[in-house]
Amino acid sequence: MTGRAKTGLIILDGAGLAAPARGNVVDRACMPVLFDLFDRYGMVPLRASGDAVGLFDGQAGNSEVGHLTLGMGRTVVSSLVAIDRAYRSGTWKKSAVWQTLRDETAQNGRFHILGLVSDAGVHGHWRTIVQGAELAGRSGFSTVVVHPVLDGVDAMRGSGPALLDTLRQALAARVPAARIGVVIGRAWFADRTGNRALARHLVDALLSADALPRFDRRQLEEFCRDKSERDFPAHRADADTRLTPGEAVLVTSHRADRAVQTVEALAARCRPATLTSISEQVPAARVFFPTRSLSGGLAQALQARGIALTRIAENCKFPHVTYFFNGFRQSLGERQISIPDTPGGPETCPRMRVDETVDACRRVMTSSRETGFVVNIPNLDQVGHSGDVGLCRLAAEAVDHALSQIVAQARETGWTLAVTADHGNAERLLDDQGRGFGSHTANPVPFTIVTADGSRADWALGDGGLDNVAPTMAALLGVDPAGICDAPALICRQRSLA
Ligand SMILES: O=C(O)[C@@H](CO)OP(=O)(O)O
Ligand SMILES: [Mn+2]
Repeated sequence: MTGRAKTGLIILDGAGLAAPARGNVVDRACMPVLFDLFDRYGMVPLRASGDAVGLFDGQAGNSEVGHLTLGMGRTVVSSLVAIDRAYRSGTWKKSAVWQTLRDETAQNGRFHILGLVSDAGVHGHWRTIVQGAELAGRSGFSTVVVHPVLDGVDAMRGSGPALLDTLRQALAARVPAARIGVVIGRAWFADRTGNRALARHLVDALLSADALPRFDRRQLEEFCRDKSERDFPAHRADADTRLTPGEAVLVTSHRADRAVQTVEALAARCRPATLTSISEQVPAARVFFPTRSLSGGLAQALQARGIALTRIAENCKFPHVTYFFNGFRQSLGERQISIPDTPGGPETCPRMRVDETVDACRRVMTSSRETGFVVNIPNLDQVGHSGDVGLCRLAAEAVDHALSQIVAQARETGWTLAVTADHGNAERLLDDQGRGFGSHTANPVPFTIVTADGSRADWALGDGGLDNVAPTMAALLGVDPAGICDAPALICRQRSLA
């Protein structure tokens, strides 16, 4: 490879590729700067879903596996797939954690499961709840109480009542003794803005379930007519299902970033168990599948050569460019710039904190000490979850303008930029019936390289998936990718860099 170019990796979160349509804001009209870059420098679509990122075949991508694959330069089996395999092979059943939970549980105590009833598998899956309930029954708990958390973000908005039916039917068939306890929207379960009162409210609801209003499926359906089930307040389904502090409770999130507050609020009142490592407040003896830091990958290989990639993201995507990108390591010693969340949430301000993000990129590119950076621009995904085309248009325009500012700075200070995304979202904001669709997609994502001097690229870009981005970054930074990743770089017929 040729000499080292200072290089930034720009991850346009949720920017998938799809044919022009009313519900697609990742298009030339909303994002002329991005599409001009594609015209000038070439663009290849990258696989970013299903088995290309370690998920089930055909499963829509998400930011955890997207950033993990981008950073590691290889496909890593996702936690959800690993848990499903462990259930099928019997290793989950054999886990010593069951015995720990039995020993810790008060006599005649019950087993509770709190988890997202989703069919998207981004943070949780209804199947995992059923599997956990079945194994709890088999490991000697005579009563299992399931507390379903309604999704409406990753799962199609409004699908909550039908997903609850699916859960009930599967439990009736496989765990007849299971009961349904508190039904509540994910707004209280999955906050990651630091509003701990939400999780405390959820835990209070579990501990005092008998005092909650009765759950009524028709009322939930009614609620979903004009709101997302994400915001459905706590109700109690079956009688006598409240959690008492001496009882076992398993939280069935497989991803670390959104369940932390809930797990920690539970840990303050009882002894929760988790599937993966979510909080240090849960000892290893109560974690079924402890998360192991991965070796290798782009950042670690660069670190060994004295190169660090500065990370920049708004708080909502900060674990993505650090913990996930680094293969489940909070830090590899790099500089990390975290930008506070937008007050009021992305839907009240589709620009989010993009100006601060651009400023951070500028500071990096004007510093003589910096060699590379990774930035996440979250708007297309975070606003994309609303399924609101008008709002997403504003988000797309803000992202496109930010891109023009970052490219201008890169040109001025001689930086090369690789631009891609982690998964699709904003390219499909309406479903086939024209209803708002706020979920991730299985579509490919774009990849392009913007040269430092603005000259047309004298290489071609090959086909690939997100795993090919790390070796490409290595090549741009002047490091032989062969020793870093199995996947090849996307640059073909390279003659010179920058
Ligand atoms: O916001 C999140 O946590 C998920 C959606 O639930 O999105 P992403 O995978 O893009 O972070
Ligand atoms: Mn998302």
